[in-house]
Amino acid sequence: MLSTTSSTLKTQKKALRKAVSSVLRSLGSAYIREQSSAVAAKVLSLSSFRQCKSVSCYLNMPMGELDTSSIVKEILSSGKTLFVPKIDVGTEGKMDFLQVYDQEDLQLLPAGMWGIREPGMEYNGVKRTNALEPPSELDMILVPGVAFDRSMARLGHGKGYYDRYITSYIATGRPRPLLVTFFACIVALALREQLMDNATSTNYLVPMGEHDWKMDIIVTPDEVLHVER
Ligand SMILES: Nc1nc2c(c(=O)[nH]1)N(C=O)[C@@H](CNc1ccc(C(=O)N[C@@H](CCC(=O)O)C(=O)O)cc1)CN2
Ligand SMILES: Nc1ncnc2c1ncn2[C@@H]1O[C@H](COP(=O)(O)OP(=O)(O)OP(=O)(O)O)[C@@H](O)[C@H]1O
Repeated sequence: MLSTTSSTLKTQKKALRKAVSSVLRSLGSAYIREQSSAVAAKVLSLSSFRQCKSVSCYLNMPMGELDTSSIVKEILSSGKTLFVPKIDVGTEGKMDFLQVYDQEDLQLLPAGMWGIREPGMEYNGVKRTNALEPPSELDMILVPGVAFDRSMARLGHGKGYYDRYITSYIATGRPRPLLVTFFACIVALALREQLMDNATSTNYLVPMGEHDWKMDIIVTPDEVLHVER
């Protein structure tokens, strides 16, 4: 949306984030569990997921996100390489994806900011593999998000971590990983209602800026949205 100034964009994103976050926070844990297992089953059966060798998956926050634990477990038990996000507190908006080696390693990860479990830089005294540093490669990134729309636009938590990461990864000359995100469907429904309330001249439900990357696959408990690349 070239006509959208960055401050309007920020305001629109903030409003949408606030509205959806409050819906997310109001969802009961049984409901989240149900939606999570429906979404996980769909993710695990994607042929792109089954074929990929190296995946980044986020470890969900205690509230307001789908539970990724069964996906993470499957990544490890099927012998794929698992990377998880670690915020770089020293650099604004920067995050790394560090390798988590096995179930025991995973279980011992301590919770950091926002209750998100994160690896330390080292494991058993050895520096963890960093997905940004060749020869590491990422085939797929499972991206967290607050809202999405049918144009495959995604709204995150507003710090730009994932958009920046994807840009830096591609800058190293490696092929762009497949970007997959998933949501509880009630959020999509809530958003559609919102779109009608706020309908303006824009076709985008989620406002997009120049830095924002579109997703390749969006999974909800009811459907899988795909785009061809
Ligand atoms: N599970 C998980 N891990 C992740 C992310 C994520 O979205 N989910 N991230 C994805 O980038 C990075 C962390 N980024 C985050 C950025 C902001 C907030 C957050 O809650 N911020 C606001 C509240 C905004 C909201 O209501 O949405 C705050 O500061 O209180 C959380 C994580 C890396 N790891
Ligand atoms: N590749 C980038 N380079 C520089 N700044 C960026 C980049 N991507 C995003 N930003 C900046 O980061 C801030 C937050 O971006 P945005 O609102 O799109 O985050 P988000 O996608 O909702 O969050 P996240 O990616 O953390 O889940 C904005 O000010 C944006 O301009």
